[in-house]
Amino acid sequence: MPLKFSFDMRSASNIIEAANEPDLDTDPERAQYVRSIPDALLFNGLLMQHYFISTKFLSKVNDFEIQGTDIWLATYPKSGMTWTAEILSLVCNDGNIDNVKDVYLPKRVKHFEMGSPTGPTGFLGPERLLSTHLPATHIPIQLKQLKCKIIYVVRNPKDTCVSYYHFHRMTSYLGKYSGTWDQFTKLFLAGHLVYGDWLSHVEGYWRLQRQNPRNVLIISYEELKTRLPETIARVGHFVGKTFTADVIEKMANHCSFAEMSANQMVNREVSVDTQVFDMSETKFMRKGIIGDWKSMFNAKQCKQFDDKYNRRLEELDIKLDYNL
Ligand SMILES: Nc1ncnc2c1ncn2[C@@H]1O[C@H](COP(=O)(O)OS(=O)(=O)O)[C@@H](OP(=O)(O)O)[C@H]1O
Repeated sequence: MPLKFSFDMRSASNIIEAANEPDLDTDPERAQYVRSIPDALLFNGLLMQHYFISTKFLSKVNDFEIQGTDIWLATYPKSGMTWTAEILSLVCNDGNIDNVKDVYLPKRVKHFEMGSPTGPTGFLGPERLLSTHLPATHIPIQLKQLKCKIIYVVRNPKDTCVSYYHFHRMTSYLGKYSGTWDQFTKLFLAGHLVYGDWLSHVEGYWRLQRQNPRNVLIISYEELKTRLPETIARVGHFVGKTFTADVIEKMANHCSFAEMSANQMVNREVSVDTQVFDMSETKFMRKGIIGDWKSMFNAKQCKQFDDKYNRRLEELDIKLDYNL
């Protein structure tokens, strides 16, 4: 049964159907990719999937009112959003695992782009926890003005690309990608994938962090992986919470890959329809490692990524591990 989409473009002048973009056919590889995403849209030029996105809401993103107590989590796709959302939710529940363990993660941390035409509602805690993959250029104006705290998670681009490739293959709203890995790396490098260019995404939040370091925390997937207890403590400190070593250890254990992979509140295994996520291909909680890129990249692709990203990351003083 095909997935159903409904387009309502009447009030969405900043949104167009991506397949109708006038210049699309000047780049056949991009055109093929864009057309493989069911009803893909361009939101102020940003390519987005349309499955769980309300175009009515998207057209009013700038009007979304930020509350000073909001805590936002932003990442490029496949950079550790689920992981950090679980950590954040736990931290905001004072490390009390019983409070979170039976509540579906997307109910605790609301994905901004997902849901009703009025935007996310039904927050559980005193502070609203929200997540987004939107780049800093596309978030609500009051969020750009840093009226609340943002945690940004960055993952090395090679592992991000591998994870995104597998995610594309299993996900119907991303067209169950059937192109080659080499084509996918080219789309990633050119910034053509859904949610756009990886480096611009990182740079956008890096700039916000420079503007107001008190309200923007940047952490990396690799720090989570190699120093989970310390990184949980940093997240806690950032949102004004301190924990004993014992509580930190319990949180770290709850948020380990093994625990989260088996946790139905986060692993999407029963909560998401198999038509949407085909886990016979690959799991949502797939490998959870640093360095999986070595299983996919050839020397040429490796050089292309190094040439494109390394110097700029050095200039930004963003250090990412590529090996464990
Ligand atoms: N606890 C824990 N430990 C280590 N790794 C973890 C953990 N939780 C999620 N992951 C891995 O994060 C990748 C998914 O990233 P996102 O959650 O950002 O994906 S999404 O964009 O929100 O769909 C995806 O990475 P890959 O395994 O490389 O595909 C997940 O496996």
